[in-house]
Amino acid sequence: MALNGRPTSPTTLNGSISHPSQGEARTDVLSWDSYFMATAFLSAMRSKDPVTQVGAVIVNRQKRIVGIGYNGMPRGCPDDQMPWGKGHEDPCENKFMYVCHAEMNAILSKNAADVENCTIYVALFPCNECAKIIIQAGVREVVYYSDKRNDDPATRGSKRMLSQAGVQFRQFIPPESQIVIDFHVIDHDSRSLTPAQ
Ligand SMILES: O=c1ccn([C@H]2C[C@H](O)[C@@H](COP(=O)(O)O)O2)c(=O)[nH]1
Ligand SMILES: [Zn+2]
Repeated sequence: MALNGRPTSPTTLNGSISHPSQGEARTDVLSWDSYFMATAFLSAMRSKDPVTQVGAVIVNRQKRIVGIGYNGMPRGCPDDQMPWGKGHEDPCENKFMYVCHAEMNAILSKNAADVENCTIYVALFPCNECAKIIIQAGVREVVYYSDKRNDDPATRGSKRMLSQAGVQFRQFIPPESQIVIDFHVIDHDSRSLTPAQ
């Protein structure tokens, strides 16, 4: 998985190769923000939307994930029988009529009593409809990665509502250029490795 971010080296999911001194705890672990944002991106990989895949993760004050979702068709509406395009003149033949947004799915999938005072991590700045749901659910903070639609009315309206409602929002700037899950490395038995040169 790669976040289209800025700086330096990839973070690789393997302790013994990148951290040869085995007597000490690793220190360069994923930050909480990277961890939750990467989880949102991983969730987005489940989306069937051919154009834009969005993931969202809701985290409570104890840093527990209490909801997760991605954009997709409503339950019981088969992906292969619903429209995924957006150029049809009949709105009922476009995906927008049907797709449930990642934020809504994350909130509705909550495994806690509520999401009051939680933080939502999202790949893309939430639209106005999602902002309404976020506000009404009591979410306190939005951490987003992409703001590429900042000129869209849906984004401008969203920011207006979130600001008025006192929901904080901040952009996630990734400290690593990539977060890589390398299954080949994971399957290596680290106990037999000598420290990397
Ligand atoms: O807040 C949002 C905004 C959009 N989405 C989803 C809805 C659609 O499936 C795509 C957007 O499709 P485009 O073709 O790129 O317009 O993203 C969301 O989940 N949350
Ligand atoms: Zn939305």
